[in-house]
Amino acid sequence: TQSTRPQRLLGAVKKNATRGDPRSVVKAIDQFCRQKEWAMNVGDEKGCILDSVVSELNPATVLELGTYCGYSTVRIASMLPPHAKLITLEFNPDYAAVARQVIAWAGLEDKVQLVEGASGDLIPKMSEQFEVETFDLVFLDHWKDRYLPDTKLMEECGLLKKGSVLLADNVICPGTPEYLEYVRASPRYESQYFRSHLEYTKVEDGLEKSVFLG
Ligand SMILES: O=C(NCCCCc1cc2ccncc2s1)c1cc(-c2ccc(F)cc2)cc(O)c1O
Ligand SMILES: [Mg+2]
Repeated sequence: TQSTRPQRLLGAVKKNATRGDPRSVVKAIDQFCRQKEWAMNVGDEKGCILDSVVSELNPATVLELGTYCGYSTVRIASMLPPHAKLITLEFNPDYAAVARQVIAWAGLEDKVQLVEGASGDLIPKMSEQFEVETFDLVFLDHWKDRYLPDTKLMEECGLLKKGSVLLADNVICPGTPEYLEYVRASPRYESQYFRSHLEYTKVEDGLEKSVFLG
């Protein structure tokens, strides 16, 4: 049977990256996506912005919505302090299966908990099922029309505290207009747009960083 793009991406990681070396995994994926096949990873340009937000925040608890092949999972987890935890949600079981292997290849399985399911179902169960009170950082990279409802859900479930940071991918392309309008207009958030490009292209895209003010 034909392989899928995520499976081919995983093959490139196993072929070109060193086990236990997260930076080589990130490099191998970026090379595959530039030279062989485009894939919807946050990519190297926006990835540098993601890195700077993570290193500045030094989060102890991170929630990622949308794992895909685990590229941003590896980028974030490789920068976390020793006892920090990253929970990442993926809806598509085929993506999840590839992501688990990419995360393992990077040697980061102890820092990452990949949970399969829909964000709308899992977010209300976070505190009880995953023993987490609040998240210091949330990286939104899943269905673009779920960014706003899931943000409201996280507020309602008490998963955000004063200082929690929401970092949203693709706010221009494919675009998340309702989410942008909400976080930019709400007195409960301090928002900042980081202009960049859609991964591996010259198309404009960017990340929106929104600090929850409590
Ligand atoms: O759809 C994108 N990303 C979400 C995939 C949906 C996966 C989900 C995960 C999950 C977890 C929990 N609950 C529900 C869900 S749904 C996406 C698309 C493009 C793009 C841009 C230009 C194009 F021409 C074509 C694609 C670029 C990107 O960076 C993306 O992130
Ligand atoms: Mg994205």
